[in-house]
Amino acid sequence: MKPLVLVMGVSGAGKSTVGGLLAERLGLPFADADSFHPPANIAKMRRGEPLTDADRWPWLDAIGSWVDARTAEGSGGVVTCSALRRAYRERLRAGRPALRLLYLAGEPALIGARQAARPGHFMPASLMASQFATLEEPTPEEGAILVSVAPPPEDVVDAAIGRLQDAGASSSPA
Ligand SMILES: Nc1ncnc2c1ncn2[C@@H]1O[C@H](COP(=O)(O)OP(=O)(O)OP(=O)(O)O)[C@@H](O)[C@H]1O
Ligand SMILES: O=C(O)[C@H](O)[C@@H](O)[C@H](O)[C@H](O)CO
Repeated sequence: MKPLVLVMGVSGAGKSTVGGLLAERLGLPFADADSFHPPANIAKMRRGEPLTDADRWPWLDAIGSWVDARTAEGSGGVVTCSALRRAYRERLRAGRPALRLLYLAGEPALIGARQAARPGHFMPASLMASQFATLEEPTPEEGAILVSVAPPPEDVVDAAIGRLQDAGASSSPA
């Protein structure tokens, strides 16, 4: 079965960069969470206002529908989503047991600097404090694969592919 991967982490963690490269390397369809936001959410973030749970639920469900479509066609896929809170991850994973979680982890100073230096994105640097305040890092029982985003993107992708292969091997029937 082709892998289905949800790439999560705060704004600026590298979800689009690493997720896109990962999809390319594995030959899988790719979707970026930003493309599922309704215009009202984008406008809100642009104004520097954090999204609420109510803003996020329909967005999470749209991402889940993308996963369902890829599951139905058996294509596998890579999709990004900040998925900051455990409840969001539970919503995304409910009824989707094949969806694996890849958590892009990094220090606030490193990710904040990258996020602030990124040109032409609607997400203001002023929202980074709320991103980290909202983040509930995946706990061990969530079974997420954690990779550090400190190395260059290609190296992060190498690490992710290695870990996904290990996880696949250990969960396949004996
Ligand atoms: N491993 C890395 N090393 C150096 N720079 C990186 C790395 N990963 C991403 N970047 C850079 O950091 C910035 C943020 O990356 P990216 O846009 O992929 O983050 P994101 O998690 O998708 O953010 P958002 O959720 O706000 O869309 C970009 O300018 C990107 O080029
Ligand atoms: O969950 C959230 O707080 C937000 O949706 C953000 O994380 C953005 O979607 C995005 O990552 C910025 O580009």
